[in-house]
Amino acid sequence: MLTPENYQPLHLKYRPQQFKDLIGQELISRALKNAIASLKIANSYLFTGPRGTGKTSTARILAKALNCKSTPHSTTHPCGKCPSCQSIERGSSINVNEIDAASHNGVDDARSLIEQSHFAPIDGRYRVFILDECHMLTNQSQNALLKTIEETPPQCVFILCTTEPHKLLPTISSRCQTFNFKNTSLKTLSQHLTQIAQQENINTTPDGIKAIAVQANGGLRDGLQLLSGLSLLSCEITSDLVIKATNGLSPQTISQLVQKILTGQTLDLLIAGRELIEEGKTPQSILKSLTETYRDLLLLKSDFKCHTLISNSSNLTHLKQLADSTELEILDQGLQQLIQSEAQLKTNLNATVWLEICLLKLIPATPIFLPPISNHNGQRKREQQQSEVSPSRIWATVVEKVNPNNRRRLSLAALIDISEGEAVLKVPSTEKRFFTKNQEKIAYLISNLLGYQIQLIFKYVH
Ligand SMILES: Nc1ncnc2c1ncn2[C@@H]1O[C@H](COP(=O)(O)OP(=O)(O)OP(=O)(O)O)[C@@H](O)[C@H]1O
Ligand SMILES: [Zn+2]
Repeated sequence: MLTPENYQPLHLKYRPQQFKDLIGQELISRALKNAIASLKIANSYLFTGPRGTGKTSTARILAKALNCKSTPHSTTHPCGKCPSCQSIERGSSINVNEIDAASHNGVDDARSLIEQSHFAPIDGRYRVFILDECHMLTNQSQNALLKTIEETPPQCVFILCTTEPHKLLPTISSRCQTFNFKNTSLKTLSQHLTQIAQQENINTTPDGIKAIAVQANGGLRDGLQLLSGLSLLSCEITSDLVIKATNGLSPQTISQLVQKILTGQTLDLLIAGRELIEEGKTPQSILKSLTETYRDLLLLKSDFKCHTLISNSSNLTHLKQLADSTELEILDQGLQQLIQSEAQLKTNLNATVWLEICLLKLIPATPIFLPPISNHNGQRKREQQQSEVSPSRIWATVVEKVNPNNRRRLSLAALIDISEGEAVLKVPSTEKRFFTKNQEKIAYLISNLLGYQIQLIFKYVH
């Protein structure tokens, strides 16, 4: 029966207990098992890699494997039941010390560690020191540990774990046998989450699982924690629910935003950006979703077969239309811009303004033209553009027409309000009324107003 005492969140309940349970780290498992089987145990190991990919779990499995009492020697299959395995799992083993290097980072802590490492294991085979977050050790304490790590006392193994190996002194890393843990693929992560959801009777849709996996960004712990939290809502876990719970952007919202960027609807774009911020979305999450969508567009543009790889497949038709209408170069530059902006946003105090600047920078010099969408009968959903525009509000991009091969977008898109018999051009600096609904005539009048010949590209009839 479930009681408050025995409740465990999923990421702890499903901590790998054996090398075979480690997901996505097959080469590391194989290397460590071979090392145990051939008694080639290194003095010190360095486990590096993104958070929640199995470094600490592997360190514990290795510690159990070295000390398991179910066999006379170290084993590649620790039993998990003997007193040694169980005490290691509980964190109460005398022979295995798990140390949080972030809070024990001083030189005195290092000296105490060196002292302890000289004691022989008690009723076991190896003394194992697991140093989590080892990059937090001060330089002085890293220097103090150098000699011990290189030549550990007999039957003593150091396992250093870190997400930030570049912060370690090179003299430390070069003295350890290093294993790089990698992020788990979207597919593997989805499979693992599906399996656990089934075991736990959690009601999920395949899209919901995929959305969790996307959020987890390759980290198994993050994926399981999110699944754990969402299961408490006691309803079907769909992608919409995941998006809502993580304050993310729905696929429709984000592809509409991208459409506004690519078609150069500056004003609409800025308004949409502001609305998202007002709804509580962070500039970081908006940029992250935009980056993912640009990546999806690039994949679709390269080869439609890639649609199985895209992170956001629920509105594939719209994305495909955007990809088809946009030059590869525009998408490529946009992605570069987004990556740069994501990095700059971290150091910028006024993130909202920075987001707006980034959105503006993303607008291509020549915005794309989207043909009207066909409905399922193959008929045009929207009316073909006619010379006379119907009374409505339309967006138009003003394109300077120097010569047919040399067009460039003027500074900002224009909003034209067409109502009974008149059109009002609204660009940020000016508002002008025209008493006509004829497209060519409006273009001619705006040309006169601006002082050079332009062409209007009418885009959306709302
Ligand atoms: N490779 C993996 N296979 C199966 N489960 C995993 C794996 N990696 C992480 N997990 C899940 O995530 C939880 C946390 O993993 P672990 O503490 O080993 O990650 P870590 O890499 O040490 O993370 P951190 O760098 O944040 O300390 C595990 O209990 C398990 O549920
Ligand atoms: Zn055991």
